[in-house]
Order: sequence, then structure tokens, then C-alpha cells
Amino acid sequence: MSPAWWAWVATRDSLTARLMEAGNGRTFRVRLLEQRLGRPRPDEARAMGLPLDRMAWLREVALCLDGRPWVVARSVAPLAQLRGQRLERLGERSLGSWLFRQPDLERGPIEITATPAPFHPLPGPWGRRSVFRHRRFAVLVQEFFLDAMADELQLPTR
Ligand SMILES: C=C(O[C@@H]1C=C(C(=O)O)C=C[C@H]1O)C(=O)O
Repeated sequence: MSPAWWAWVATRDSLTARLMEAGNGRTFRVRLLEQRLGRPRPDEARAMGLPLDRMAWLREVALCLDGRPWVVARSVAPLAQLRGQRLERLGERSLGSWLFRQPDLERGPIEITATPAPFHPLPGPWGRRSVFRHRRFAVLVQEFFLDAMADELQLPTR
């Protein structure tokens, strides 16, 4: 992986904040693609340590700069621990804007993949996922960096 991409894929702070900064005056927007209750995919359930049949809160967004998607993301939170979180009403506010406000937020290891997003057709060089934990709440956040981002920021192919 090139150092330029490593700086993005390995960052442990808010991707939203970094995109806004890198957007360099472009308008940042979270476009909500889907938000519903459903069953995580098997690999997502395994990453969360969840039984396969457990329902979860599923959220898919595109993080757009000047209307162009640079990142697509899919987050999975087990329902049982969602009580009291107001995530259903996040709408087009960034999940990160809520997550990174939690004082005792923990972020697990970041896993990286070169496989494109299984939930979205746009291609891209790298994807990553990690589990955020805050008290009893946990959410798996999966983010896929798209070719459009590489194009706009003149990043290397990989
Ligand atoms: C976790 C963050 O939130 C971002 C925003 C998301 C959303 O609004 O659904 C999902 C993934 C992240 O890229 C972050 O900003 O780092």
C-alpha cells in the first residue's frame, strides 16, 4: 500500500473530519442510502461476535464532496445495545459526529481489504472496518474508499 493511501486507511480519528479538510472547500455531505433493521451478513456478525440470527441496525451512506461519492460506508449495530442511542434519527448527520463525541469511545483494530464494497457498485482500491465501543454500545463501521477520491486527490492507484 502506498504511504499516501496508508495515511487514509490507517487513520484512527474521524474520517468525516479528514474528508472535510481534504475536500478543501468542496461541500461535504452524508447521503443516506439505507437505514433499517435487518440481519448482518455472516462476516459482519462474526466481526461483532454476534449470533447469525441476531437483528441489528444497518446504515449505509455515501460520503460525498461536491455531490461526488468519495467513500461508501456500512455500519452495523446490534439492536440489544442500541437502547437509548438516538442513532435512528441521525439522518444525514455523520455517525462520526456522534461517535467521536463519546468520551470513553474505544476503537478496535482496523482491518483492511482490497475487495470492493459488497453493498455498493462503485469501485475503489481499499476498504477498512473496525468496531467502535462506547460503554455497552458497539458498532461495526465499514468504509470503502472510492476511485473518485483517488482521482480528486491524485492518490496512487493503490
Ligand atoms: C465513523 C465515522 O463516521 C463516518 C460516517 C458514517 C455515517 O454517517 O454513517 C459512517 C462511516 C464513517 O465514515 C467517521 O467520521 O470516522
